[in-house]
Amino acid sequence: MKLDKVHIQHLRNLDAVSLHPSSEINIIYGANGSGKSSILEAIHYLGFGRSFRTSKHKNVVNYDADEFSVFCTLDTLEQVKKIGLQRFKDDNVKISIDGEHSNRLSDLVSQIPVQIFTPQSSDLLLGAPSSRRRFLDWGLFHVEQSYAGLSNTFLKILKQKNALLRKHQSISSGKMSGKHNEELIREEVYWDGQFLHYAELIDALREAYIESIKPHFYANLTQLLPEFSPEISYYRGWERSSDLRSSFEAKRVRNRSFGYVSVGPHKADIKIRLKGVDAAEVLSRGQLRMLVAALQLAQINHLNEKVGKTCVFLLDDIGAELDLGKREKFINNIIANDAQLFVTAIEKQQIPFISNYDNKKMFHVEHGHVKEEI
Ligand SMILES: Nc1ncnc2c1ncn2[C@@H]1O[C@H](COP(=O)(O)OP(=O)(O)OP(=O)(O)O)[C@@H](O)[C@H]1O
Repeated sequence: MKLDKVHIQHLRNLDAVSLHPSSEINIIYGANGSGKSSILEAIHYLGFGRSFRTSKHKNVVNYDADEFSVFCTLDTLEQVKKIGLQRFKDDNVKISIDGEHSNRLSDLVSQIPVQIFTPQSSDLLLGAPSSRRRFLDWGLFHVEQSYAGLSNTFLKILKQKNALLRKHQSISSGKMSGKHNEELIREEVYWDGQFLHYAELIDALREAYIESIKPHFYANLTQLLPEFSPEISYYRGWERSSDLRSSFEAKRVRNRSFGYVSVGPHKADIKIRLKGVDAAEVLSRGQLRMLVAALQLAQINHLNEKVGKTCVFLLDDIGAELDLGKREKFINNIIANDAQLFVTAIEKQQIPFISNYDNKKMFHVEHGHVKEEI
């Protein structure tokens, strides 16, 4: 799966940029503020329908424009697809896939598996569990056809459950009459059954997924962080010693008083420990970034092995906190998985080993203009 042509318009300082990238390595270099990360941001929009820098799409639109657009030609080996996205300042979105128009981001996000690694990537381990659940979901979404549907259904059920629990709260606090209690309990029995059913399906897939990426993760660590042997484990969102139904029952009174479900896959997490201690507590920022790199590479190793898919890998600011040896190992691993790499750097000298690769292109960015180096 390779991006063959990319056209970007009115995205930040990129007015009208056309790239014909290499199927292997693309180096995008230029001074601070020239627009390098904005090129990655544009490709990120094709993979996720959103930016990796802001949740406010309107700030990504060029100051003087009402919309930005990103179009690409995607070569999937079986077919060539034309994919495009337009984002408007009023928050509207238009997707087009081979001439078919839609405004549903879900139509877009299954098309191109995109991974991104930035100087902030250590946040995956330092931040809230929700970012690690997103990591899990990305992996499953691209390898298990049923996962996106299961996960959407589960989220709808969770919303219903929480709404019912808030009604219980209102009854207990006297804001709502207790005469609805019986009806509420009948509804609750139905939604509890649905919740448990979908929760267990999602949990089984997530547990199996972590088991599948584990060997890749450990193998990548021997290259990227050989001095440590961290252990990765999956926390399903309820106590290990108990099944979900029992945990759920044990928390029923608490859930009613708090107005939300406190156990289940929406509380899942990935734990990485060194001699029993959370890795985020002991490793340096650079070491944490290597840990994240090993995890992301494990995802693309697995994606390739399980469903034969390759991904587009965005590597922003390669010079930040990665020593030369690590840069080379990281890039070698990405390329070994047949991913298409887009890497940004202030100067191309930050990637001196690039001469080892034949299939590469260099793009120089200056004030939002991009020139391919011949
Ligand atoms: N909505 C916008 N409209 C126009 N220009 C913008 C907008 N948002 C940001 N910019 C400018 O566009 C440029 C985008 O820079 P970008 O972050 O892509 O640079 P970069 O080359 O990656 O820089 P660095 O090396 O410092 O990370 C900056 O000069 C920024 O001030």
